[in-house]
Amino acid sequence: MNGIGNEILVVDLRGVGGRVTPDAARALAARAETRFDQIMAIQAPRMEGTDAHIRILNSDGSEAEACGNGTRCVVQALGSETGQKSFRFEIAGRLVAAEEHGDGTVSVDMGAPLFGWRDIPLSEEFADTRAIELQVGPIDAPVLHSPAVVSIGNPHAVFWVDNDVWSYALDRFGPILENHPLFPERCNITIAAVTSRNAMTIRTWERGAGLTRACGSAACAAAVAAARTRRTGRAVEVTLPGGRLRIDWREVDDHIVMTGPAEWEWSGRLDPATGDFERDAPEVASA
Ligand SMILES: N[C@H](CCC[C@H](N)C(=O)O)C(=O)O
Repeated sequence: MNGIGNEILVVDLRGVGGRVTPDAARALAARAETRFDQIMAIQAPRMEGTDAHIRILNSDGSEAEACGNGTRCVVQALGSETGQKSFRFEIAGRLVAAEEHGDGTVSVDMGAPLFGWRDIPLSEEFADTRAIELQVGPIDAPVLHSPAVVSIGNPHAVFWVDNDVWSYALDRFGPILENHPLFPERCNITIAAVTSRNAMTIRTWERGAGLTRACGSAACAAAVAAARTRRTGRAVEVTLPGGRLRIDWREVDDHIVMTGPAEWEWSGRLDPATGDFERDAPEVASA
């Protein structure tokens, strides 16, 4: 499946047990026909009142604590089996509620953002995480600097630019910043251009996945960081390379609600231990 171009493998392990191993993830990511940005591994529920426990793996085999685009894909996949429209998932110790609307779009309550330096986490103290000292490019003329940092369950740094987000060599700066010692758990790196009080455009270099066509949690991070620095209001339309998401940072409970589409591509079966894969014949898949 995909969430506005963010390539997602939805793997249903309910009833079969087992875990998708990092080696299996890397093997699947290395093959053109199964390459992905994230795996959403659906396991039997552990928490009272939840439909499933979901583990998220990046294409480098590392685990992630949030995946907005992937969660929308899971909702659509499970909903197409039973007609259920509202779901509650346990994801990295957080309770994530989501619902599919009549038009096929899905809203996900991504929870409340965290802003403390230890929550991001950062390796040293910063009192004001709305803009921290971090830059790339020549000391006297940095290309990107003073990012906002925020946790959506996973770590994000958001750099502000006032021109075309495509005019930055994110493929070069991304890995340097992702692995910067300031981020003990690495970091998702986003370039954001605010275009109005309720709109922005972003591009993201994802932790453990690299350049992707969309990153839902990064859209949440950028929207919250923009509102926090008075660049926008709390309801923003975010344009990503693969499409658009609507982000509402609710006043009443500080939760972030992300709304957008999800799309089915093909189905198959795989061995979660090795990544051995077999694609369903098309007629089966369309059933
Ligand atoms: N693409 C995902 C984010 C994955 C985050 C992962 N790159 C990490 O935090 O390690 C999304 O739509 O939210």
